[in-house]
Amino acid sequence: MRHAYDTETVRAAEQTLMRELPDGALMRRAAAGLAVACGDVLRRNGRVYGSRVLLLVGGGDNGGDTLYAGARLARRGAGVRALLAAPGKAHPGGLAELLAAGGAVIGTPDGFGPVDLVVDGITGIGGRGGLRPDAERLVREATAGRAPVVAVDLPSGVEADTGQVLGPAVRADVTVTFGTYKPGLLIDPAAGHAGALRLVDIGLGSVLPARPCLEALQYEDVAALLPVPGTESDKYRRGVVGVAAGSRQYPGAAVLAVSGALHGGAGAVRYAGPGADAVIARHPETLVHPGRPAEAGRVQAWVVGPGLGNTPEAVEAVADVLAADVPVLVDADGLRLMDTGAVRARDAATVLTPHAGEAAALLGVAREEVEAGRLAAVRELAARYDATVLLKGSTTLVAEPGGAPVRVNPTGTSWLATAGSGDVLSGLAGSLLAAGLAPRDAASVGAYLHGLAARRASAGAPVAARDVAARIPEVWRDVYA
Ligand SMILES: NC(=O)C1=CN([C@@H]2O[C@H](COP(=O)(O)OP(=O)(O)OC[C@H]3O[C@@H](n4cnc5c(N)ncnc54)[C@H](O)[C@@H]3O)[C@@H](O)[C@H]2O)[C@@H](O)CC1
Ligand SMILES: [K+]
Repeated sequence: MRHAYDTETVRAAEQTLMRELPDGALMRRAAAGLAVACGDVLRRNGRVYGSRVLLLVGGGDNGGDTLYAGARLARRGAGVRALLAAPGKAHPGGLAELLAAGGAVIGTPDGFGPVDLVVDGITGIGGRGGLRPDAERLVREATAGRAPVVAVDLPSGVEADTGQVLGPAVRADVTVTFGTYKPGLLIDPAAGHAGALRLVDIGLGSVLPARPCLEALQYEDVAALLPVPGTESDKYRRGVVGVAAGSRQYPGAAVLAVSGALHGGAGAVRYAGPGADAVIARHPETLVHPGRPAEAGRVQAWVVGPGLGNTPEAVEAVADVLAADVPVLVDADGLRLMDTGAVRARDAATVLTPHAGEAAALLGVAREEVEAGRLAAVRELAARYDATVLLKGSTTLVAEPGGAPVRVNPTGTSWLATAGSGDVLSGLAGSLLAAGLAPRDAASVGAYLHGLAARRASAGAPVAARDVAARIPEVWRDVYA
């Protein structure tokens, strides 16, 4: 599990630790880890000795880390030059150490010739807003030669706590972050600027609060959470998931939701709605009922919404499902038809799976506002509906009311935006609910498997939803193997 803490918490933890350590010790620890990471990048194309390294140095401690790390590289024989984004404010200790090690300050990258590495030490957790014009110009000049870029703590210019990119920002190949991940390193679009992440332990673990603000499942977490497939021969013991989806207008959504449900670990899928013929034609193993969900027999969880349309039967199906005393997942048209009071009155778990547009409608705000503040939006929805909320996007987020860490899905891809892929996800997550996973786990494991399956199916291009569904079993086997 990758944990992330907001910058205010990180700063407080760093201050606490600094009080117990000699001056500058934390910065030197950070710089040592940064120098090792830079050495690894340099060694990809040769050696540290004789390589040419360009430091972009800001006026705060982020610049300090960079100068001390530059001094270490210079002592190992690299040619190191510093460009100061805030002349006169550069960290004096770091600057002295760089010069003593044979490094130098230059005014422009011209004259230093082609470099092997650029180190972005302009701003870390003290950065506010996109890069200022002078800093942006420095970055543009320094990165014109296409050398690899290592960002220090964060790519300068991104919002560390929200993942937003409000102005010009560095695009790094690697981000070396200190003590803990920050939300902006895990949430798009900022995460897209960070490149590969390397975490340097500077001893913060002992002073950070137990509960992070954000966490991202890793392979091993998913393997531990997945219900063991096939151990209970009695498929009904593995839970039956009900799917109330589709309409005469959109029978396809029912087929896709059922295809996701069939791969989610539930023992059986029970379909209720007008798409029964289309469903049984594609998935003959489905238990189908042409009537309303309330007449469809027992299930351990319901999925309601994909392709329902807004017919009277649709309204009835949503009401039936919300009245059922089992965990339910509401998606797509179900989100539009559901009654807030009915959702909040439920005892059993409720999972809502809006995309940004549906979240905006539920919150009564513009879609751009949701896209600009995804973390705040998903938390607000979870509180307002007292439900687990999965906010789809190139970084899917899962929030619960009551302040549990928000889950960030690390396997998302923008290619998932194709029609119907949400139907597959809702069936998959609902099936994991029926198989007994807690709501937050069912939603985040569902998103994880769904994202992996999309990556397999797409090979870099938009992917058809049915191809995503088809890849889920192999992804499951790999995670579980
Ligand atoms: N506090 C600590 O104990 C430690 C801090 N460390 C480093 O210190 C960093 C935090 O240092 P600071 O609090 O000094 O802040 P930063 O160094 O991150 O940034 C502050 C500097 O950036 C400038 N700045 C702010 N926004 C800008 C923008 N949009 N464009 C251009 N310049 C901008 C400010 O004027 C100031 O000079 C961390 O990210 C990390 O790299 C590490 O050494 C670990 C220990
Ligand atoms: K930086």
